[in-house]
Formats: sequence, structure tokens, C-alpha cells
Amino acid sequence: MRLDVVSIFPEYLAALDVSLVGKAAKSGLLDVHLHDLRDWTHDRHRTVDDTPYGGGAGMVMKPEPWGQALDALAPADGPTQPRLIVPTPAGRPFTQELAYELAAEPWLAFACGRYEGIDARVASYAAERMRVDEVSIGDYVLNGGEVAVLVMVEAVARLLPGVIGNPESLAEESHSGDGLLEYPVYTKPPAWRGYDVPEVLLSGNHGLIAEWRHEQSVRRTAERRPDLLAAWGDVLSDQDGAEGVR
Ligand SMILES: N#Cc1c(-c2ccc3ccn(Cc4ccccn4)c3c2)n[nH]c1N
Repeated sequence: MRLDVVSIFPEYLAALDVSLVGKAAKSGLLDVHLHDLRDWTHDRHRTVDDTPYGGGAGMVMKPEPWGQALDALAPADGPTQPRLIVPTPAGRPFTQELAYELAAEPWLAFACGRYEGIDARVASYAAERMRVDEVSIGDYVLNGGEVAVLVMVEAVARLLPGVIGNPESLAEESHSGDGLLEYPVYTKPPAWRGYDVPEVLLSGNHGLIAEWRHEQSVRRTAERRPDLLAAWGDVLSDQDGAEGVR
């Protein structure tokens, strides 16, 4: 997979050279290209923003540098086009489902906005020749798109074949196929500062362990994300419910 990221702070994306994504890049599973939007400005101050039409606070990113950046990294007459992801608080939610969808793409491009966002015409212009998704990583406001790109690239890269050691673990994670939150995990020592590992996990009885883990996932989901439980018929008994969640 090729990844292009355009930002006025490309150094923010240096984290893509670290850990899992960095390893994927070094092994050739990811081909990451970072671009400085100001390389497509032509004035002395390398201006990328201007005041908003219609008034209002803050500044808006000018369309011209973005148009030239997109033309440079994905020429209109090129053999293929990337799927363009534009992080924005006004975007569709970024979900595990969308992460899987993006992981199947051969080429992703990310446009990191700043200020109050990117002139809306840029997405319209790009959509003339490439798929454009305006995406939000959550219901809170950041100062720009770089953090969102780091989140999305990590969530996507780890789904690529060969990137994580044990692909089977993907199926058991929170927000994986079954829609439940992940069960609590434990490792040695069996007793630690007055807290013991649940006996069932030391029993070696894989059927009981699976049952306990599923029940813990349902309990956690009911307590923390009841919205996800709607798809499940599992209900906690009154007695279970009264115990609450430890
Ligand atoms: N994804 C995502 C985001 C963002 C995000 C993404 C890109 C930009 C480019 C500028 N800003 C600042 C800003 C503040 C206020 C109104 C508009 N824009 C961004 C914020 N905030 N929260 C999320 N979940």
C-alpha cells in the first residue's frame, strides 16, 4: 500500500517511522510519502490560509496550494488515483469497518487541514477524479488533521497481511467482527498486590475460559457501550446486573 500525507507540519507524521507502521514501511508493506503543503505555495511568506468568506473567526486553508499538491501527487492523467481521506470534525465516523475497507485500498492519500479547515472546493475538485472521504476520529475538536491521520494509519496498517505477528488476535479485539468490547486480559504473576487472576483462566478448561471471556465481553459492553449491545440478544441476569462491573 502506498500512503501519501500532505500537511503544513509533515514532521508531525514522523511517528509513522516508529513501531509497527515503521516496520511495515521498512519491510515494504507500506510506501509512505510525506509532503509539505507549503511546497506548493509561491509567495514570499508561503501562505496557505486566508480569511473566511462570509466572515467568522479563524482562517481557512486556501484551495490553490491543495489543488497543486493533489495534481502533483496524483496527476489527472495518471494510470490510477488514490482514495483521498480528509480528516475533519464534520466527517463520517472512522470505524473498524472503515479501517478494514481502507486496508484493501492500494493507494491512500491524506489531506491534513489546519486552521478552521480546508476550502470546501478542494474536496469537490478532488472528487472529480478520486474517491474522497471526509472522516472524523471522534466527537471532540482537534487543532488539525495530523493526529487523526496517525490514528487512521495505525488502525489500517495493522490490518495489512504480514504487519502484525499474530493475525488471529485481530478477531478477538474490541470492535472486531463480533461487535463486543474485548474481555479483560491478565498475565503472570497469578497474585499481585492483593489482586488474583480469575481462577477460571488458570484452569486449563478452554470451554469454561471461552465462556467466561464472552460473558466478560458482554458485561463490559453493557456497562461501557450499551449502544453496541443492541445487536446482541445476550442479556445479563438481574443478579449479574446487580453485581455491576468490577
Ligand atoms: N478527524 C478529525 C477531527 C478534527 C480535525 C480534523 C482536521 C482539522 C483541520 C482543522 N481542524 C481544526 C478545526 C477546528 C474547528 C472546526 C474545524 N476545524 C481540524 C480538526 N477535530 N476533531 C476530530 N475528530
